[in-house]
Amino acid sequence: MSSLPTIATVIGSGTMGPGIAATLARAGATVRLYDISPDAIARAEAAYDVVRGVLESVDSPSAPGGSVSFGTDLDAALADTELIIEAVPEKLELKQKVFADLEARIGDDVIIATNTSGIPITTMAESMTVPARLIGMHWSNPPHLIPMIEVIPGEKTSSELVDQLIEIVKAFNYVPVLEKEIPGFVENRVLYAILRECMALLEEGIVTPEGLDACVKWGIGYKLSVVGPTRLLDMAGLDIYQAVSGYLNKDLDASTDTPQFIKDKIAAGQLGFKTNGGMYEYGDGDVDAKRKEIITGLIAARKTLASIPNV
Ligand SMILES: NC(=O)C1=CN([C@@H]2O[C@H](COP(=O)(O)OP(=O)(O)OC[C@H]3O[C@@H](n4cnc5c(N)ncnc54)[C@H](O)[C@@H]3O)[C@@H](O)[C@H]2O)C=CC1
Ligand SMILES: Cc1ncc(C=O)c(C(=O)O)c1O
Repeated sequence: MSSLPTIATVIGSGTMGPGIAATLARAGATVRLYDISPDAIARAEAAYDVVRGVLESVDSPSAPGGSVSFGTDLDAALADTELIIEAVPEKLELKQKVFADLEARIGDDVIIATNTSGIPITTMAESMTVPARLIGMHWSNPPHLIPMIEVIPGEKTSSELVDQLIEIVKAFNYVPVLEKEIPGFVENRVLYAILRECMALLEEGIVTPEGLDACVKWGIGYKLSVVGPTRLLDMAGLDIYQAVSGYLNKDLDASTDTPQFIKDKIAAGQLGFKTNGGMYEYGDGDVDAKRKEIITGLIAARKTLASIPNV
C-alpha cells in the first residue's frame, strides 16, 4: 500500500463516521461507509453533504479520485479494503464482536484501526485472531476539522503497522501523535481532567454555565490553542506553577464517578444537541444554528492557527 490506502472502510456512521470518511475521500481514497442501521446510513448521507461543503471551505487540497459510498452490506463494504476504521459505540463487548465479525471476512494483511475514545488497545485485541493488526487511531470531534490524530499501539500491535499508520495520517495532512497505551489516551485524559473540575464547579454553584464557558474559552482555550501546556509553563514561570500547585492541587476535584446531576439529566432524556437539551435548552432551530456557529468558528480558528508560527 502507498501511504494512503486506495480503498478504506469505515464501520459505524454516527457522529464520527461521515467526517472520517470524507477526510479520507478528500485525500483521494475510495471509502465505504458501513452501518448496521439503514436509518443511520440515511442520516450519514445527509451529514456527508454538509461535511463536504465544510471541507470545501477549509484550506486543504482536494485530491482527484476520492469518493464515499454508503451501505448496510458488510461484505460489499469490505471487498478489497486495505484499512478498516471502526467507529461503533464505546462498548468493549460490541467492539470485540465487530472485530470477530470483520476478521472472519478479511485477509490477515488488512489493518483494523479503532477510533475508541480510550479503551486500551491491548484489552480490545485479546479476543482477536491477528492482534498485531489492531491499532488505536483516535480522531477528535469534528473529525473533518480537527487535524490531529492520536496513534496508539497495543502490546501486540506490529511496529511496521505503527510506522504505516503514521504515514497514512500524514498522507491526508493531519498531525499524528504517537503515544504509549494508557486508558483515555492523552487527549481525553486532559479533557476529562478539565471536565471533572468544570462539572464540580457547576455542581457547587461556584459559577454559571455561561460564566464557566466564557472563562474556559477565553482564559484557557484561546491561550492553549496558540501555546501548548508545556510552553505555557515556561511563559508563566515554573516557580509560579510550584507556588500555585502546592496549595491548589490538593483542593481540586478528585471524584471517581460521573457527577450525579449529569446522571439525572441523562435519566431525564437530556443528552445535549441530539435531544434538544442537555447543559443548555434549545428551541426550534437552535441546535442547527449552534452547530453552524461552532463549525464556522472552528474553520476560522483553524485558518488562523495554520497561518501563525507553531510556538
Ligand atoms: N462522539 C465523539 O465526540 C467522539 C467519539 N469517539 C469514539 O468513536 C466511536 C463512535 O462514536 P460516535 O460516532 O460518537 O458514536 P454514535 O453512537 O454516534 O455512532 C455509532 C454508529 O455505530 C453504529 N453501529 C452500532 N453497532 C454497529 C455494528 N455492529 N456494526 C456497524 N455499525 C454499528 C450505530 O448504528 C451508529 O450509527 C466511539 O468509540 C466513540 O467513543 C471518538 C472521538 C470523538
Ligand atoms: C466529551 C468528549 N468525549 C470524548 C471525545 C473524544 O473521544 C470528545 C471529542 O473528541 O470532542 C469529547 O468532546
